[in-house]
Amino acid sequence: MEAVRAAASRGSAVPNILSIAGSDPSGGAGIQADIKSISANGGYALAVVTALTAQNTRGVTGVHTPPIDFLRQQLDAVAQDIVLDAVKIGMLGSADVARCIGSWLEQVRPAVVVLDPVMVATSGARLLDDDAVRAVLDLAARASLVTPNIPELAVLVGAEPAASWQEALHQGRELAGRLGTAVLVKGGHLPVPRCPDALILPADGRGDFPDALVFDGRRVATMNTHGTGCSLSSAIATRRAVTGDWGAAVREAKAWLEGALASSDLLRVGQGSGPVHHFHGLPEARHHRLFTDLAWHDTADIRREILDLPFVTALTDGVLPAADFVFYLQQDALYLREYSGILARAAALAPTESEQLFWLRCATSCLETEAELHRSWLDVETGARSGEGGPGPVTRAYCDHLAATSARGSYAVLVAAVLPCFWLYATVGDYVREHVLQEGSAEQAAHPYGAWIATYADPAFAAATAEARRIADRAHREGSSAERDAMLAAFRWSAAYECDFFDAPRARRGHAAPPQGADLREDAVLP
Ligand SMILES: Nc1ncnc2c1ncn2[C@@H]1O[C@H](COP(=O)(O)OP(=O)(O)OP(=O)(O)O)[C@@H](O)[C@H]1O
Ligand SMILES: Cc1ncc(COP(=O)(O)O)c(N)n1
Repeated sequence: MEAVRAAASRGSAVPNILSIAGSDPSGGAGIQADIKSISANGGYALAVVTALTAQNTRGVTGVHTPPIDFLRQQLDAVAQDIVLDAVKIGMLGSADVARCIGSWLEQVRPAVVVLDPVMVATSGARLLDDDAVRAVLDLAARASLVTPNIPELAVLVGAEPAASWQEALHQGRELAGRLGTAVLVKGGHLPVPRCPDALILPADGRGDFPDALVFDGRRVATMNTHGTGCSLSSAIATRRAVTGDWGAAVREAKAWLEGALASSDLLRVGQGSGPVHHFHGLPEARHHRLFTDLAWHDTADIRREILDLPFVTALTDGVLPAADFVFYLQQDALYLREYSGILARAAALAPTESEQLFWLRCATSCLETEAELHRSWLDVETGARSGEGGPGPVTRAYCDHLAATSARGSYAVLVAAVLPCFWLYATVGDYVREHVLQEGSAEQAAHPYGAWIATYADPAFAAATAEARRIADRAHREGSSAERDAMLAAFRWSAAYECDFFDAPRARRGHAAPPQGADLREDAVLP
């Protein structure tokens, strides 16, 4: 055994991670999830089965526990031959199983032991005997890290399940103190909008842990949370073996799990709480994703930049200088005239009559509705003439990008290039309306741009945006690999031009003198 320990501490490029857990034949939790999680996170997975369950995404219908001697035989077989860089322990089922693993740990003393104290499945089935909690606590005291969910944490400290994040942290500290083992408090079961986890140090500071760390995370809107605890604990064990650092291990494992949850709807597994997509990071998995998901994800930085632009902030606050607003409308009118022609080109390339008609309707509406609206705002509200001054550099560059894309002749890529004008415009509109205006409120009536902002709410425009997205997703599904890449690049370019377009009223001051006229002063807002 000494030889084994010495070899394990040397580590390797691909660490050996042993999962000791129950079998879930539906593949989402237990040993099956662990093997996928370990593999996806860069480890070599070994598996010793504690119990066999009969279960699917809807529930557990049976549990069979093989003789304890045979469990020990499996554990000895792997430990006597293979260097174990980390061990993850999941479903135990009974006190006997917990005690068997405890005595094996005592002998082998692996460098890293992560215990996920599985008690109740997501579906509600019990996966641990009532009298086994004491044995689980004894085993937990031998682990480096314990990862209970909220109900499991409560059972381990003998309290009611925490109702708040603060209460959960309190219970986590209590457990870490009692066991002398680090505890990962998981926020998944709490009714809070985010999904935080926290690494709590043992009270006596034992172990090689850094300071207590909180890892914030977004809550992914999905039913597919079967096996998240199994997958997370295996990923942490693996990343700890790779990085040698607990903080990095939890951070990396959590980010990976968030991606696996976000991609879970690409899988079609069962009718209940489905599994996460463990291999969402593989290039092949990207090809299964909707174009709109990929493009949205790829341009998150640009969207953030747009919503933080002084133009958008000032528009929202009602303090946008009139000259900036007029410049924006003038450029928009010029842009829409060219954009309409690009949409007509999309109609010419469209493979079906319905898509042809859709783009033609959009092209027409661009000229008739939007441009007319802008012309009346420019003429009536401000006295300025539409198109005055000609296109600015951003308008010119954006239109040239669209014209060049249409000239290359790929319908799919052109659809991707025209989409941000629909989608980002709608997003900015939703954001501004949400942040300033209650429909028909006194604030809207008093807001200098209230009536104009209200036009963003046009349901026909929202429907056209949804249809353009659907067309882009279909074109992406049917496109070649090169075309798919070009679609993403074209979308990103257009998104970047959208950002520049909103910023152009401010940026132009670096290029040209501001427009003259009493009602177009930089500091004036529209009446
Ligand atoms: N909807 C979600 N979106 C993002 N992260 C989530 C979501 N649900 C759970 N998580 C994360 O998944 C991990 C497991 O948390 P959870 O509290 O669900 O554990 P668990 O109940 O042990 O899992 P299991 O479902 O396997 O029993 C945590 O990192 C948690 O923050
Ligand atoms: C074999 C086995 N191990 C663990 C779980 C817990 O996972 P979940 O709470 O997501 O059902 C499970 N259902 N089955």
